[in-house]
Amino acid sequence: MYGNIICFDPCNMAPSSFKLNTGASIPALGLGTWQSGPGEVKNAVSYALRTGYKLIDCAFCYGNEYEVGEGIKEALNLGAVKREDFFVTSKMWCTFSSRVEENLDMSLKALGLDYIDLYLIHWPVAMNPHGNDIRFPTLPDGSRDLDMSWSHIETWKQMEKLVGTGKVKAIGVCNYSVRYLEGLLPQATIIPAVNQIENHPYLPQDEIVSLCHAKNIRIMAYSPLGSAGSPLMKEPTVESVAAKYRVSPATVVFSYHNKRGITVIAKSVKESRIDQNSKIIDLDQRDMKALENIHKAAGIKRYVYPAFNVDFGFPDKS
Ligand SMILES: NC(=O)C1=CN([C@@H]2O[C@H](COP(=O)(O)OP(=O)(O)OC[C@H]3O[C@@H](n4cnc5c(N)ncnc54)[C@H](OP(=O)(O)O)[C@@H]3O)[C@@H](O)[C@H]2O)C=CC1
Ligand SMILES: O=C[C@H](O)[C@@H](O)[C@@H](O)[C@H](O)C(=O)O
Repeated sequence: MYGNIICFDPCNMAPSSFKLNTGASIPALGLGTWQSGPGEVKNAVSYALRTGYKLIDCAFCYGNEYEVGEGIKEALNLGAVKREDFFVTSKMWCTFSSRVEENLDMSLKALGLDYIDLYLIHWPVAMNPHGNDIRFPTLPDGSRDLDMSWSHIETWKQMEKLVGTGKVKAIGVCNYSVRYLEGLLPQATIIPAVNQIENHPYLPQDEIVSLCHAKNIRIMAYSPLGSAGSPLMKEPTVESVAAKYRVSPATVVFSYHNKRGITVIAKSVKESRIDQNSKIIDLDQRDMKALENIHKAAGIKRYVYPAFNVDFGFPDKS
């Protein structure tokens, strides 16, 4: 039901990786880097890799890939890890929708890598490539300067061309609703390996999750703690399951995703939290049911919805 699970830690029945439709493995848990500030993110990445994290999630738009790359370099130079033993994700930003390979090359250079394991379309909308800012061009009224004449399908065609270059191992999308994915799939030669979306007990998004599982597209859950301020850490059901297992609420949330066959990425720049966030346990069906019911009482909550002023087709926003 939740796709192929391929790797188990013998002391813990929770899988530590999942299979992609390319045949490669993706780690079940990773470190996010959005809003990880200068002077913090190098150590966060290096520390995470040195302490066993196998996945780092990056993006051109985060403006910190050079420092993320310094963290990767530090862990490699210390001999703590080998490049082939960890997985790096980066994302093509909207101002580069018509210049995908150029944006990939910028990320590779900043990160100091010669390939990325998974390259994603960040949002399925184009912004003016010649606007007043390289990342967030605006119109005189302050709204985002979009290029609505450019289709995300054209962007995907450029993504497909990257696969033969050796610079990416797999390609995928982010923030695709059922409507957008159903628009893309009939036009695609390569099925996206991943759809990275906001996902947590307040926003299970079962509709798009089920479609992706049916099409063998792996879901990556972003903002699993509810993004800045981590509201899921204080959710009463999450707290009570955490107390039962004597683990952090973060572990409960990540384990909920793990049970759903979903890779999860959480951001922290604090070593103690990076440690705390590295654990996943095998939840039983009763706990899963309780976690699955949270949104029914609390209501749907989406924390990340940038001001593109575009209907991306998500039921809670359409
Ligand atoms: N494709 C996309 O459009 C998107 C992708 N992402 C990716 O997903 C990653 C994770 O999502 P993100 O939005 O950052 O939010 P998260 O849900 O990971 O929450 C991050 C926040 O929680 C805090 N935090 C982390 N661990 C703990 C803990 N154990 N206890 C208490 N607080 C904690 C962090 O603070 P501190 O650092 O101070 O510990 C930070 O404020 C991003 O960093 C990014 O890589 C995110 C959003 C959109
Ligand atoms: O990946 C994280 C988010 O999608 C982030 O990249 C966007 O929210 C961006 O800051 C924006 O304002 O459009």
